[in-house]
Amino acid sequence: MSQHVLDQLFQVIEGRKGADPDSSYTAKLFAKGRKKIAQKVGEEGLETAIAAVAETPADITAESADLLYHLLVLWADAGIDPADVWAELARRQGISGIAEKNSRPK
Ligand SMILES: N=c1c2ncn([C@@H]3O[C@H](COP(=O)(O)OP(=O)(O)OP(=O)(O)O)[C@@H](O)[C@H]3O)c2ncn1[C@@H]1O[C@H](COP(=O)(O)O)[C@@H](O)[C@H]1O
Repeated sequence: MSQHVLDQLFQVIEGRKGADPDSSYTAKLFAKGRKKIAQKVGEEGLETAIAAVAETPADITAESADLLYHLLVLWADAGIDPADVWAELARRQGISGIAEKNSRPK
């Protein structure tokens, strides 16, 4: 099976660790550190939400791509393997979000 675009992008992002911040935006984010990366994830999430209520489908698509890119940078910085996120999503398949919430300890 061909590799998912998010896995391909994650490899590119990993390869930017230690690269020149003047020629790579990803390297610039790594150089600025976790707080800056987390801030960008928050900003892009908010921009996606705003696009969802006030902008066009093309804007939602573009903001979603920005959000996913910055989330992958966050995972790379935090040592999170995307495969673990995919596995967690797969584990949840078939479990209703409402049933899961109701099963939590009160
Ligand atoms: N997918 C992306 C991607 N999406 C968004 N961005 C960048 O994210 C930035 C977001 O813009 P903003 O205005 O919010 O941020 P900013 O004003 O530049 O930053 P701050 O002032 O907030 O620090 C822009 O510079 C975009 O170009 C991305 N930069 C890189 N990629 C991918 O990462 C690969 C490697 O990129 P480099 O590391 O730059 O070589 C690229 O080939 C792409 O595949």
